[in-house]
Amino acid sequence: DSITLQHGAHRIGNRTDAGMARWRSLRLGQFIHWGLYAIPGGEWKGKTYNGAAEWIRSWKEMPQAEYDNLYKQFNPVNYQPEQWALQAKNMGAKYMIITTKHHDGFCLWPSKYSRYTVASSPWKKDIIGPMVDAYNKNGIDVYLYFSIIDWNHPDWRASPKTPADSIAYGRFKVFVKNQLQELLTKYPTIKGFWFDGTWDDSWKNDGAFSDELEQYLQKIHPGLIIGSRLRADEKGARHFDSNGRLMGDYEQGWERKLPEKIADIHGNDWEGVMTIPENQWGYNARWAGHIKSANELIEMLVKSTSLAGNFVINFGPKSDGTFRTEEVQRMQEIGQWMKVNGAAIYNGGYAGFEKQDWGYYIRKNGTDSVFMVVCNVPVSGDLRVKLPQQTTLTHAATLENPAQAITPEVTGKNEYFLRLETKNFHTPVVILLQTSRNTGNDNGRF
Ligand SMILES: C[C@@H]1N[C@@H](c2cn(-c3ccccc3)nn2)[C@H](O)[C@@H]1O
Repeated sequence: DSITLQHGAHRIGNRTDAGMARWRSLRLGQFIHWGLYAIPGGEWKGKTYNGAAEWIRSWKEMPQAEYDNLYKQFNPVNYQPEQWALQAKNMGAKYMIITTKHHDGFCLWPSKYSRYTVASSPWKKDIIGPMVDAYNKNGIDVYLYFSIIDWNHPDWRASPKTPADSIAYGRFKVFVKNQLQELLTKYPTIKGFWFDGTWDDSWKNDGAFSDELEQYLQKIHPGLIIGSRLRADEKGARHFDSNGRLMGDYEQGWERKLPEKIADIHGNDWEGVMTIPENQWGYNARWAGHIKSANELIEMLVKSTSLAGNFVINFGPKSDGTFRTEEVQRMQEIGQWMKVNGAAIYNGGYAGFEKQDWGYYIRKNGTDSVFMVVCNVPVSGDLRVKLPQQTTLTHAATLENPAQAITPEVTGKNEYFLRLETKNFHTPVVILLQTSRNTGNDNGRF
């Protein structure tokens, strides 16, 4: 039995409005982490920072005053938002999330509530506006990343200790509200906010404020899509309130990790965000460790779609406004795959079929079309398909061009083997299954 909460979830179950249905259909997003941290790029005075590049200000080898003065060097002379947007479109991304302000507090838009913005840099001009326009022009929705943590703001507190702290933090909350209102006013076409930096006591212990803030933002811009990382309830619970109910429009906890099986998502909309290296969001000159291949990222996208979630791949542009080669390569390779197989991703969702070793099923939402995305071709070449009761297979073909029709072999009740002509694939191959749910003659007829 649940307890009474003033600032817990105000809705049970997923949003059913058109805006959320659109979000749910997009499936592939591009995350961009860009800011002053791209200038050091994970290194400082010949030393390499082992943490995430966008956290370099917190490194003991980085004098904070020196970091805070990097804004005097921000001048991305090669920044071309139209190029960025075209590149994202060619990758097949349908939405983009841009860091307006990361934990360091530097604003990529000329905020009137702070001097720590692009307006004070050699670049002077607004970065965000041209980016929103370029992406929207290319049919890509834009979401604004906003960090509540603001290491630069004198009134920010991780956990207020004294009455003076609480007064300062009270001023900070007004500042946050003003900046968010400003962002909604300046960029009215954005579809939502992607909040971060909400794990500190100051935020966790003020569920009322996060609730009021969300309602304030929804009043200005009805339909805004905001994930579960914003809110805390009055008991300090985050993402899920003290009754276990999701607070927010989708579960926003999948950062550098993905759910394994459908039970892990508890029927909630969700989104996974992923770095190409192990853990670097902002530009890091020296990528170390494992760098994910396009195939790995494609499989994560397919897995996310098969579990009814969105998948967002992160990129960290350099301080001059260009992208590193490896990131350009990933966007191109993923785009080539999406050009042929995007139909299996966009509007894709959970198929409800028993998972097989060769890969993932994805159901085109609301239809009897089910895609098989084959990531592991069995040595036998036999792709086992087991359909639920009352479901028969009426047709199968690959998504290649020209499509390769497949004649399944019936191996049992609602069970088939599908075979591909060749076994040497270098990217996941997609087969479209037309199924029909029938009543009665369940003879596994093909
Ligand atoms: C989306 C990602 N979230 C930010 C982050 C994650 N974390 C973090 C903080 C505590 C534990 C684990 C992760 N700190 N900052 C990263 O800097 C990036 O912006």
